[in-house]
Amino acid sequence: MNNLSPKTPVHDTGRSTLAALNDWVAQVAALTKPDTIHWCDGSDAENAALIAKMEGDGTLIRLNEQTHPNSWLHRSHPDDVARVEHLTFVCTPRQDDAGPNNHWMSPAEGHAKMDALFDGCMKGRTMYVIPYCMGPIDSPLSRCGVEITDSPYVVANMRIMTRMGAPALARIEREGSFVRGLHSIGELDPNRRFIMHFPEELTIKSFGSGYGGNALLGKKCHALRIASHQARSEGWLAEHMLILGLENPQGETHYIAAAFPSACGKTNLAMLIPPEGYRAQGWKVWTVGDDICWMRPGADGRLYAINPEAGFFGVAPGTSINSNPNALKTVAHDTIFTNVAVTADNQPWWEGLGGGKPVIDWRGNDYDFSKGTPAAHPNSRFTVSAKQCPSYSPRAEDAQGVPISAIVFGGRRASLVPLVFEARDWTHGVLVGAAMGSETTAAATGAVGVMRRDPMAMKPFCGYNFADYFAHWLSFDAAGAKLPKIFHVNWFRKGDDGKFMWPGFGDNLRVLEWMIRRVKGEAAAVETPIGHLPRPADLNLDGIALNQEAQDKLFGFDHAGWQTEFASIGQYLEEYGPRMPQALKDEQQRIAAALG
Ligand SMILES: O=C(O)CSc1cccnc1C(=O)O
Ligand SMILES: [Mn+2]
Repeated sequence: MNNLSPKTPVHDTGRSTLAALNDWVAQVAALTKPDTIHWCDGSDAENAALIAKMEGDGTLIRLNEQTHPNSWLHRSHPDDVARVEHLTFVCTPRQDDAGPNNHWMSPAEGHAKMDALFDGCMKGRTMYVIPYCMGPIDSPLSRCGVEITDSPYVVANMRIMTRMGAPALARIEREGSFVRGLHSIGELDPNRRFIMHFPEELTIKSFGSGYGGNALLGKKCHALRIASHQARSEGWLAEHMLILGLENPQGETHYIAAAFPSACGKTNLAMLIPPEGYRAQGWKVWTVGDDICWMRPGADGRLYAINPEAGFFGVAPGTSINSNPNALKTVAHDTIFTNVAVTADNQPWWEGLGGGKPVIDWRGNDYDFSKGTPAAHPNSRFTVSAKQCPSYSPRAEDAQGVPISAIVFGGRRASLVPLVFEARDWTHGVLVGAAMGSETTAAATGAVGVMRRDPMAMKPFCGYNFADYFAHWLSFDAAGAKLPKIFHVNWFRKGDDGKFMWPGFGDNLRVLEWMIRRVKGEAAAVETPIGHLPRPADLNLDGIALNQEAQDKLFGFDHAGWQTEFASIGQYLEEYGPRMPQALKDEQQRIAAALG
């Protein structure tokens, strides 16, 4: 069985990049045996032809042209509705380089397993070759890839989510390196489904899924798992973060990058509408990205960030005119909806939309309210160009990226964790990120509501050993660095009545405002062993009624609870053995000692 991936990234082969790309495509075709090969140019004409083909074979269903022009519904295989973490592998030569945070297979075994699955899999199908660029086409922070796939649905989504086609191919030719992604939906059989990453070969092989992060290889596979590994060797950071710009009434904009685990509100925060009082004063929130952030130090020592994606692949359920009006306006046209329900007049529908009534569920069956099951799949998605978002930042395409003033970690914690706290310094901030915990959601298969450690929200996406990843983060605290402050937020604290105590949504701006005033040295805070906490008076809470329990828990510090938490964090760091940076273990011990 011929092994398709080069032993070294293409730019080391001494051949011209396009020659190496053509060789690779020929090798893949020899293995997968497609009827035809189509090199994607990303043109409108090509997209129109693909859409027509998919409408014809039922892959896409046209939605109400009056209410949602040029928008489509795709129903995935019912067994193919989320990322499959248990079938996702990182294949590094040494298992310890992948770390306990990844499923590992040796590269030889991984290639052999995948190439056996790819053998002849494209017979009767078209093999699409998708050159793409992650990031603005002219940005030095961007990186290119080529995805080979037999799914026109993947082609249509990659055209929205990346800079795809001729400009990317031209950049690949100039740049001399690209990530190789090989994908086939196979038979959509869960028993023949694997997503394999070969970071040292800049290679991805994905078989058997047509869904989201398993199949749109530019997203999680390239922009996080491969890119995080590449970033470590090249001195930058590939993170699971939204990027937003907070503009104050004086017209000054500060950029914030925030890492929350899957389905914990990144899209909502990235598209936040300020509360009425703030809007009246001229506050604005600008959206740069809602899921992935590539950051590197600039000449001035600050971290500069780009959103490598050109679109949003957002969670539909819960998106409404109240929760995220910008998202709802964004998906009003030219959108691909996956696994949502539809109404009698063929509009997309999902739980939490706040209007309309589903008549056909995500499986394509008549919706039966009496069954109590959701009409739209909990992980149903919209794929849409970021440029359609009313709050899309005018600087989102800046080649040099935007300067980051604050990094925010957060997650779903019903107890213990206050609304917000600020890390003492960079090392403490890295520990805050490394120790992040969150209750699981529907964004990946498995149980929901279980609290698990999800460092920097990268647990499913870090392409190498977390201990080395934390060491890489620590390495940015170098001479001349003007590093962002690091904060932690928890929008999801619950009261004794089991209800959320913080209103969230647009009111989260009040917390962002305090953060930026802290960055500028203009806001007070109380120093505690876990970090600097605001008092209620340090935030603008006009118009918000917080009872005493809420004030105590959202702004308080549960000493005994944090003693237990830091003991747990110490145990977590020990799981990585001697590879865990001593500076991080020392920081955990410093705080544990301060907690007494
Ligand atoms: O990618 C998927 O298959 C769904 S999960 C997802 C989609 C968009 C952005 N983030 C995520 C995630 O799980 O973090
Ligand atoms: Mn994500």
